[in-house]
Amino acid sequence: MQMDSSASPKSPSSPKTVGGYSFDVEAQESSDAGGGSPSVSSGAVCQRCGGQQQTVVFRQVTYEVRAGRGRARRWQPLLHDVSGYVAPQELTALMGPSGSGKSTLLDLLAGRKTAGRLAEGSSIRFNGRRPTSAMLRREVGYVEQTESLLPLFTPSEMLLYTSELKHPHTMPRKDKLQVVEALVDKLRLRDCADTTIGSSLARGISGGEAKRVSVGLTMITCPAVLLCDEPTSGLDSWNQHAVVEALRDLARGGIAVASSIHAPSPDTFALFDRVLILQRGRAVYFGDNGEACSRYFAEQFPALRPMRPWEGIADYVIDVTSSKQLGERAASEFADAYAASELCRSNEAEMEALLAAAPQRDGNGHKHSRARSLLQLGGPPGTITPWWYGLWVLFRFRSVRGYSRPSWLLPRALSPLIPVFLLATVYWGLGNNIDVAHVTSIAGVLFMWTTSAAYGSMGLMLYKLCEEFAVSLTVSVPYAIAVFYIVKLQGSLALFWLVDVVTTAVATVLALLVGALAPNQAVAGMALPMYTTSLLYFSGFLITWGNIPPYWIWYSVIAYLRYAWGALMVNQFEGDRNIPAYGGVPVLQYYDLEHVNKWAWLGWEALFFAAFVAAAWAALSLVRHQRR
Ligand SMILES: Nc1ncnc2c1ncn2[C@@H]1O[C@H](COP(=O)(O)OP(=O)(O)OP(=O)(O)O)[C@@H](O)[C@H]1O
Repeated sequence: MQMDSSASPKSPSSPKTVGGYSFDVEAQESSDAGGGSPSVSSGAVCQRCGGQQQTVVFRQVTYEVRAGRGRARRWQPLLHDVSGYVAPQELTALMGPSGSGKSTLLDLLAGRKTAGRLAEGSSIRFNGRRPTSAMLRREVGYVEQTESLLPLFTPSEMLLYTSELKHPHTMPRKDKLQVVEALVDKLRLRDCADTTIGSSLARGISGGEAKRVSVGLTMITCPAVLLCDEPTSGLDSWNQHAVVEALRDLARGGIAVASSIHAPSPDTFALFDRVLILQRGRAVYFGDNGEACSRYFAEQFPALRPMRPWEGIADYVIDVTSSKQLGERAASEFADAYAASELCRSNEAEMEALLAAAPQRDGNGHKHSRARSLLQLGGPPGTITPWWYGLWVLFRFRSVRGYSRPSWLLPRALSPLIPVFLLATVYWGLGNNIDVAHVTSIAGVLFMWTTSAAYGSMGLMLYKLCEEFAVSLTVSVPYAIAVFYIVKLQGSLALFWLVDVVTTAVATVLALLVGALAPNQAVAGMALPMYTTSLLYFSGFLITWGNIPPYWIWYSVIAYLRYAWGALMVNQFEGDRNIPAYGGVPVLQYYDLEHVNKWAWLGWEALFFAAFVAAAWAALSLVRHQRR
């Protein structure tokens, strides 16, 4: 295996610089021309963004999780003594049968593991340094098996949207656009750049194109290390090739790329520079791809069946090392043989050299120039844009997209018609009929008005809450006017409308809070209606204040619907309209609302909104449900 720790990366003759990013076409072309195994360079500068390249060296990685129950519970290793490296300018394949530990290793390198432990002696180093979580956020891009693209967007829009969110808001828009344009070219997405991404229900770009868009989203911030978990799964061989080709091009630009892959075609497999083969959590081969790989197996295991003429190296190696082919062989035979091999020793020596050559200073004598250059962008990607700018981007891209689609807008705009229709037809003209017999009906109208707002946001996806609220706010005006005048309600129309707006806002943020706190969708789907239904009992209408048991009074005090409905009741029945009812007791006294200031109660409800916003903010920042 070739290793030249002093060599510089393939130097571009004239890299094209775009908003701080440069894309090196020549390096890619020279490597396409068959320059052999790429050299490993330490301390070199990434040709794309001018940041420092990263070499990831992992040695004797043993990772264990708790398995079993009760007394049988013990630590079970998922990876055992796995060593290797991912070097800049190289594309490394992670291969092995299903369950061999490929995703586990990628997760460990990316710092995404939340469960289990690394055994003593395991080490993962980025340019010789133990990675911190901030460094991993900055330096590592991770492409998941399943992509989460927005179906109404085109690849260009998706990339620009991400660019807007992940770059500092002070970066000029034309630079962000140029970054996107350069990625579109680099990932060969030009032909589909303006085609809708689509979904399983509405056909859009191809699966391979979608994968390349996902890679592009990760590359927006120019990470030095790109890790991909089976980016070609579910793709035909043509699309598989296109995705791996794109990864190889990114690697040639200076990025260290590792990708797990299943059964690539020979042509596609040939794009990889280096291969790590895992079997049952142990390495059975780490070395150059191609001839070197097949030669290793032929020399180490002469008794193995020969490669068939139609077989690619990848298929052959996985076939002969996978457990079903082992027959009487011990499952660990390949791993033991590799651990004792000359190849393993030479890899160890290479890793030692890589760690020794790890750059502490860049060419200008500055420590960790990449870290610094990214900090100049405003900090780690998660916090790079202020919240108000993020919200603005969200509205600019997603809301405008949704609002212009009748299939998105109409159900949202028309769904409040149902409660409005019910209220209007059941209580037509009742509101100005100040009659004892109608007091409960009118109190019921007002109760229905608040509860329909409280339930309105229940089924919403979290990321859509903001744009949904904007629609609710707009459509609530005509609906509030319609109900107010058709039912002939009394008091202030403004208060009647504002109660609806604030209740919708509180319910929306509440949905966000419950979504952030609930460990999964099922719990959220149960908790939210249960909580809102419980509020109905304690808001003063179904059980009057005097009948609430003393030990539940506190719950009534914090039931936000109580303030909404109370304000509407006072609006309706204050002054002359506070007629004697229910055994001669005036309406507002009966409901314990006689001293209530309706605007103050609206204010209290608004305070609930502020409190829920703060709680949702904290929950979204602090609560992590992902377990890997
Ligand atoms: N948290 C965990 N607890 C227990 N077992 C786990 C855990 N995570 C992974 N495993 C097990 O570890 C093994 C390796 O899993 P991993 O997902 O890394 O395999 P893989 O090689 O990526 O498989 P595939 O190719 O099917 O995606 C599997 O047997 C899996 O069931």
